[in-house]
Amino acid sequence: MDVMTHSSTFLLPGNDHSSSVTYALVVLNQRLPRFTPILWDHAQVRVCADGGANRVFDEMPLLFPRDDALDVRHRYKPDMIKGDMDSIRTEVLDFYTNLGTKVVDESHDQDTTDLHKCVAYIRDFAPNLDKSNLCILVAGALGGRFDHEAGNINVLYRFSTTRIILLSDDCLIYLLPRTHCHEIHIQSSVEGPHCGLIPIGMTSVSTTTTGLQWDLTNTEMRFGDLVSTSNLVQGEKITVQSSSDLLWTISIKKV
Ligand SMILES: Nc1ncnc2c1ncn2[C@@H]1O[C@H](COP(=O)(O)OP(=O)(O)OP(=O)(O)O)[C@@H](O)[C@H]1O
Ligand SMILES: Cc1ncc(C[n+]2csc(CCO)c2C)c(N)n1
Repeated sequence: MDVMTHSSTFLLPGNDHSSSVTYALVVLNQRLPRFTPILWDHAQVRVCADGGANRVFDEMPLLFPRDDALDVRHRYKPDMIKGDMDSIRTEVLDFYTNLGTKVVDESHDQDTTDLHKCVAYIRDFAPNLDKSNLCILVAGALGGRFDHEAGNINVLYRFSTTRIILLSDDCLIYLLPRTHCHEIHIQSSVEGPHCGLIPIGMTSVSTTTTGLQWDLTNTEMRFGDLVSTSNLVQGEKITVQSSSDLLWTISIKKV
C-alpha cells in the first residue's frame, strides 16, 4: 500500500521551495483565522466563497493594524468569488469587480454549498494551476454553525481523492483515505499536541497507529462506541493505517 505523507508547513511563514505541493485557498464566511495571510501567501489561487469576500474585505485590514486598510485590500485581492451570492455585500462585490476579481454567480444551484462549488472549480477548471499535487486550504471552516460545519466536512468525503484541509483558529481537519498508509509529520511549533481520529458515517473495523499517547492496534472505532478524541501526539511522526476513511484532527497552537 502506498504511503501518503502530510505536513502542515502551510502554517509556517515563508516559501518552502522544497515543497512540491500546489496550494489553493478558499475563504469562507466566518471570522478569518489569524494566520490567513500566511495561507494566502502559500496559495497560487485564492477563491472566496460568497460572503467569504466580506471577511477578506472587513478583516484582512484588522490583521495589519499599522497598514492603510485600502493598501491591505489591494494586497489581498481574491482571484475569484463564487457561490450563490446571497451573502456578499454590494460594496464588496463592486470593490473586487473593479480590481479585476472574477465573479461567478451560481445561485441556480441550491443543492450544493458554496464551499463545494469553490472546490469543484479549483479541482476542475482553475487555469494555470499544477494539479498533480494539489492541496486546498479552507479558512474559517469550523467553529460556527453546526450545519455549515457538517456540510464542510461532507466536502472532504465528496472530494475524497483531493487533498482538502479545513482550518479554524483552533484546529485543522483532513481526511485520511483508507487506500493509503499515512505518515503525518508534526510541525510542533504550530500544531498539537491535542489530536483525534474520527470515523464518520461507518464503523472503522481496524485502525493501527504509531506516535500517539493512546495508540490503536487493530482497534475498531465507531460512533456509539470508541472514537479517538483527546488523544495526544508524542513525537514528530504519526502513522495511521485503517480499513476505513478517517478524519484526522489536530489542535493549532496560539503562539
Ligand atoms: N458559521 C459557519 N461555520 C462554518 N462554515 C461557515 C459558516 N458560515 C459560512 N460558512 C461557510 O462559508 C460558505 C459561504 O458562506 P455564506 O454565508 O455565504 O453561505 P450561505 O450559503 O449564504 O449560507 P446560509 O444561506 O445557509 O446562511 C458556506 O458555504 C460555508 O461553507
Ligand atoms: C435536502 C436538502 N436540504 C437542504 C438544502 C438547501 N441547501 C443545501 S446547499 C444550499 C446552498 C447554500 O448556498 C442550500 C440552500 C437542499 N437543497 N436540499
